[in-house]
Amino acid sequence: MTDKFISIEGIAKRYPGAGGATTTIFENLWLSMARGEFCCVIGHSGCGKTTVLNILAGLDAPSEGAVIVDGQAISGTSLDRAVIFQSHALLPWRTVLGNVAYAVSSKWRRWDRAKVRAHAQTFIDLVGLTGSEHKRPSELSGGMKQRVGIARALSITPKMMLMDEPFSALDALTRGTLQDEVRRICLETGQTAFMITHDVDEAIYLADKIFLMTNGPGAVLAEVVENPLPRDRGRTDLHRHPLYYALRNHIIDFLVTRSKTFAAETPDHDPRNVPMVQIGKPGLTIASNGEEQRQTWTSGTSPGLTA
Ligand SMILES: Nc1ncnc2c1ncn2[C@@H]1O[C@H](COP(=O)(O)OP(=O)(O)OP(=O)(O)O)[C@@H](O)[C@H]1O
Repeated sequence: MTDKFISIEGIAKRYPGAGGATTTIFENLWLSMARGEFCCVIGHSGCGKTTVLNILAGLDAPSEGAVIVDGQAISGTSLDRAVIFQSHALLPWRTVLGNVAYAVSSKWRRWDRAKVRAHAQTFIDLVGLTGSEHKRPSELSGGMKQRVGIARALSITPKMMLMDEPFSALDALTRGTLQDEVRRICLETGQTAFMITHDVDEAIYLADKIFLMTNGPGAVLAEVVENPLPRDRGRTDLHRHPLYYALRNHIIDFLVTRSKTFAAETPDHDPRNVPMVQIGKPGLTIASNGEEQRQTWTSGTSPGLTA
């Protein structure tokens, strides 16, 4: 049975368009995440990934539908749901410690200064910023600023971490290091994470599940791809896993072709029972309601599954 710790239930987002028309970015979107799961969402620009993340964060409201977190419908923002932005969003006049401590004291308003600082320091240490506590954002590199954002998000011990392309502005080396740290921290703390990325390898390294969205407007969640790689995977030997290329090809094939043709080729797609693709088990999918299904793939569309 699926543990629906986070459940997106039939949400839509519409905007008024020119001449009284309405633009539907997506509608009838259903997805769920289990506690402790790391999920990445992949889809082309404009399909609505950030909109979904903002709705999960409570920064935006859906035009229809609801988001249930731990059994409760959300309304507005909450310290239970921390967001890590690409642009850091740090307070420039505060130090590293000040930025993290500010979040801590917002959550635990009765804590005294010493307790707030000690708690903040634990998370500054966790992200490897020990020694930089008294620097201001202007004195930090991009990677260090992003670490402060991660420390700040984790310090409030949220139920969920929401990340909008958190590493895309970083150089490859820093990105790799931070991916390792975020993965380690999420595994150690049992954090539930929802991350937007355009980087297929990042999704394969980090995610337990990968949500594939078709192109917008009118985007749909086409598939949920289960990552067949072991949870204790390492970055350097990822590509040696026998299913790595099948998984990678499947996602890339979706982005290159099926994200555009999905609606025409899959008229019977049921948004409430999005296929769960299990790479390495050709043709076998488990619908999100737990029922086994046989999926018919169009010839040549899914080299990963037929390899
Ligand atoms: N306030 C708004 N008014 C009208 N349209 C909007 C508004 N905000 C977003 N949109 C539209 O909604 C669509 C989805 O935007 P969103 O930022 O969620 O996409 P995305 O998949 O995250 O894209 P990217 O990968 O480029 O960040 C876009 O077409 C965008 O133009």
